[in-house]
Amino acid sequence: MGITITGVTKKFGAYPAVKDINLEIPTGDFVALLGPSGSGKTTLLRLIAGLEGLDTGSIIFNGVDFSFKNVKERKVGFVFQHYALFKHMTIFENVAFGLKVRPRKLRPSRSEIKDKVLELLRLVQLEHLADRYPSQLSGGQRQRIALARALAVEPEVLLLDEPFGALDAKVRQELRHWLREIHRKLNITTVFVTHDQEEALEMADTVVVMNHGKIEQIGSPAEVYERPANAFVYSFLGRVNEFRGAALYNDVAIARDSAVEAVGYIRPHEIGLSRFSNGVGIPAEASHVNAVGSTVRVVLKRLDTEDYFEAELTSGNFRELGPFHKGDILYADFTNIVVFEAITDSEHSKEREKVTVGAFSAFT
Ligand SMILES: Nc1ncnc2c1ncn2[C@@H]1O[C@H](COP(=O)(O)OP(=O)(O)OP(=O)(O)O)[C@@H](O)[C@H]1O
Repeated sequence: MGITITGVTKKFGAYPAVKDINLEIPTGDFVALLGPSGSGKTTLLRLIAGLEGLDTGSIIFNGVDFSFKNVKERKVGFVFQHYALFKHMTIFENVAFGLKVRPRKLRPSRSEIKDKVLELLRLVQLEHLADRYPSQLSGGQRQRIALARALAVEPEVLLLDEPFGALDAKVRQELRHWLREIHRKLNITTVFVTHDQEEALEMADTVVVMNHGKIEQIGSPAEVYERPANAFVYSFLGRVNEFRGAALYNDVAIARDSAVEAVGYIRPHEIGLSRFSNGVGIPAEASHVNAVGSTVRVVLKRLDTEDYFEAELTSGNFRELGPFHKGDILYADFTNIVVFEAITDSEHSKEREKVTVGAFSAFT
C-alpha cells in the first residue's frame, strides 16, 4: 500500500505538532521518521494510523482518500514501545485475538486461525512459547509477539513507534536485523518512529528527518548522511565538531553580516592528525585519549582559539602516529569542514561549500 501525505497540519490547541507535511511513501518502503523529542514523529504516525484527526491536508492510501476515515477502516497494524499484551491470555491467544474478534462473516475458522497463529509464531521464531503468558517472556520476546499480533490481521501498512526503545542495546541490535528480515519476507509498507540516528540509518530504506513539526529532509540513509540538506540534519546525524566565528572562503567573508557568526562543522573521523606541522595543520594539545575498541577518540584543544574538538582515528592510524598522551602537541588537518549559509529564515539553511584548510584557519 502506497501512502501520499499532502499538506498535513495538526495542532494541539494553538500549538502545531506537525506543520505542512508532504511525504510520498511507495508500496513496500521501509521508512524511518527520525527526529529529536517533540519533533512531531509520533503525531505524524498517529495521523497515518487514523488515531489522530488532521486539521488540514490529506492522507491518501493507494489513491483512496483516507483523511477522515477512522482507524478501523485503515488496514494498519501497530507496535508501540510498551505494547500491552493481554496478561491473562497465552501467547497463542494474544496473537489470535485480532482474528477471533472479527465479525462472524469475516472470521476464519478455528483451524484456520490456529494455522495462521502458528505460522506467525514461526515467523517471529517463538513457536515454542505459544502456551506461555506474557509475564514469562523477556522484553525482546514480548515485542516479537507484539509484532506477530499486529501482523495477524494482515495489515497493508505496519506502524511502529519506537518498538525497541525500552530494550537493552544488544537485544535492540538483534531485533533490528530480525525486523529487516521480516520486512524482506513480507514487504509490507512500514513506517517506524525513532530518535536513534543509528537505528534509522541502519534499518530504513528512506529516512525522514523531522524537527519542530516539519520535515527537514527525505532521502536514503546515504543521502541524508552524506548530503545533509542543512545544518540541523548534519548535526543530528552523527557526532560533529562545531566552530563558530568569522570565516573566510576564497577571501570572502562567509558571515556577510559581521554580527552573524559563521558555523563550521566537521565530523571527528574527518580530522587528520599528525605529529609534525605541514604548514597548514592547526596545532592542538591532546587533552583526553580514549583508546578502547577499534576506534580511538581524542579530545584536543586548539592552541590558537582554545576551542576543544574531538578527532576519531582508527586504531591502525593511532599506532602509526605512535603513542601519544595527554599534553602532547599534534597538528590537525580540517580538510572537510562544511559551512551552511543561512537563507531567508534562520531555520533553513543550505550547504554553501566545503571550506578548504586555508579557509578554515580563518575561523577565529
Ligand atoms: N495529545 C496532545 N496534546 C497536546 N500536545 C501534544 C499532544 N500530543 C503531542 N503533543 C505535542 O506535540 C509535539 C510533538 O509531539 P510528538 O509526540 O509527536 O513528538 P515526538 O517527535 O514523537 O517526540 P518523542 O520522541 O518525545 O516521543 C510535542 O510538543 C508534544 O508536546
